[in-house]
Amino acid sequence: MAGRIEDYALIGDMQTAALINRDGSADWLCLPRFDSHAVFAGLLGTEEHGFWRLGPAHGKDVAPPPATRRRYRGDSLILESEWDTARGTVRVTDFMPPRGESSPQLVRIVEGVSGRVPMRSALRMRFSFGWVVPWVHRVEDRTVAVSGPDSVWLDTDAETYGRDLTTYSDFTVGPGERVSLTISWQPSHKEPPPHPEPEAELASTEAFWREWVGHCTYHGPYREAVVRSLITLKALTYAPTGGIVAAPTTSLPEEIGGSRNWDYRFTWLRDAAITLSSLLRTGYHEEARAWREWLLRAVAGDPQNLQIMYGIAGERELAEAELSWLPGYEGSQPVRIGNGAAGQLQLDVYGEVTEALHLAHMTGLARNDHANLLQLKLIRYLEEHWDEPDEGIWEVRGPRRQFVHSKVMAWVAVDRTVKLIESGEVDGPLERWRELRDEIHRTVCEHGYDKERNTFTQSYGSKELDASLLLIPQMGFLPPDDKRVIGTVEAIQRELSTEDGFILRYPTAGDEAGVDGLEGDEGAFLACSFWLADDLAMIGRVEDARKLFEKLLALRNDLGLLAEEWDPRLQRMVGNFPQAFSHVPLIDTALRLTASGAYAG
Ligand SMILES: OC[C@H]1O[C@H](O[C@H]2O[C@H](CO)[C@@H](O)[C@H](O)[C@H]2O)[C@H](O)[C@@H](O)[C@@H]1O
Repeated sequence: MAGRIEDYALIGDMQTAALINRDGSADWLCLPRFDSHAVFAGLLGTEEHGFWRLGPAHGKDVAPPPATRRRYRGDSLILESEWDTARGTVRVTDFMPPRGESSPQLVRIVEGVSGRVPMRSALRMRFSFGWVVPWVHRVEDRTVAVSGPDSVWLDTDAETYGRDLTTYSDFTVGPGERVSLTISWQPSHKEPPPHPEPEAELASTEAFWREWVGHCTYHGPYREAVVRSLITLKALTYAPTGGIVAAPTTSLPEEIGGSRNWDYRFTWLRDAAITLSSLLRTGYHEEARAWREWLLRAVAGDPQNLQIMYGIAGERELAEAELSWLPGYEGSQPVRIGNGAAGQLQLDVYGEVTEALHLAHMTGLARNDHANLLQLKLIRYLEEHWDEPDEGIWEVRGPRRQFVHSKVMAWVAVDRTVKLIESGEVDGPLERWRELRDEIHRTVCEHGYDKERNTFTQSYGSKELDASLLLIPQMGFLPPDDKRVIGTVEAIQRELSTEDGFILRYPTAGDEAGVDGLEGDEGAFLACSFWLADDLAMIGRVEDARKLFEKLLALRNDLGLLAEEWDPRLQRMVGNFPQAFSHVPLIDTALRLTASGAYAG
């Protein structure tokens, strides 16, 4: 059975990722890319849908024991799980070596620590998200599972045997003894992948992460949380192209048992742009440069038809479908692949992309003529369309509206481009765009602000609030001491807080379809809760900001990972996991609080 979302650890090779449960079961793995079909989809179903459990042997009807403790090895993505058993202590080290063109591998090394511990590996591969039972057979000393275009090869120095359409290994380890098990993916029409070298790959994987983390320029009091978030963001970056996935999972529900289940294994311009901003602020220019190249390729030639998200290599076709054979995470149906939001109009992305390009320049990444040209083209589009209703930052599936946040971000796009022209780097209609900037500002303040309640509202003339309005001072639309900003922060804190002080992104309507066009409710949105901490710091309530931030840090699982949302009623994480859109604001708030000197000790 799948664990709680927070029970999972992330390992990955920057092309795909696996989730490992506390009991040593890999319950999620797509091969060879983040957005490929899963070979282990037990996370969204049952053991019948694929898993690989490795841990101390246990009785047939006994639940596999959870690891006694686990951690990442230093600042890396190498997971170490240890079990103290009646027979002794054993450690399993799980990792995926960073790769270039070579085969993706999941490596598991078992090491006896004390006593003699009987171990069991149970490997059940099911291709096409748990739908297809592969043809499993031996090729010399290797076991291979083949299904259509895919083959996965198991290499191990332990004996293997097949039973119940599962490949098992039973072995015992004593102190210092090491047994490795590796699976490698290869297109099924090609020669077998090379034999793995687990110990050498362990050493090079560790060296890779040590070197990468060594570039981090943040040395403040929240370093542990910031570095873990940075490693997580790096793990969500598809190295061959620079595309960044919003999360490595699909359909982890925003409400347990509900239908708010979406596929996040794509590159959203919004999520990627803010990720880039965090990376730039912490010294990671290479990733920023790679993403800018990705953007230029994805949008190439056709910025009028900008999509709000693309595949990790820039693909446009992300048709949404439901996988009827998967029961879903704790019964949360449907399980979806692809994402219909790809066809939406979300005007805010123009602002986020422009802000990211602006920040790249401000933090020393050399300007790029193509990027400048792209920025001008985006504003030309926005000039004609900024006053149209859209689906907004939350990708609502109800009717389009005049979302205030979308207009604020349209203002950001024009403002940063005016600054670019003012810098003399490019030519453009400076006066016309200055006027456009002022017109957007005036319109928002006139139609998006409720004088009686002293708060900005979700859309023009509405009474609803929306946590995206917390970005108004952060984007420089109004200064933090403006009474309308302070009123908005206070109204959001009053009306969108959960009982434990975290923030909903907007009110949902239970059994009715609310503004988002969906039935059901959802948890507190972690990004919005970090934004509140930011705003509290900006309006001078620094101590409140610090307390909220540290409460948010305490929500992270034992490995420092966050999902998209937190269910305050069930006191557990919900939504896709781990989620870039949560880890980015964590970093941003840590930097802001550090700069303000607001930390205990
Ligand atoms: O709430 C409905 C929408 O939920 C998803 O969108 C959310 O995730 C995106 C990726 O992190 C984020 O950019 C967006 O702001 C969030 O609302 C889902 O992808 C949509 O299809 C769905 O309509």
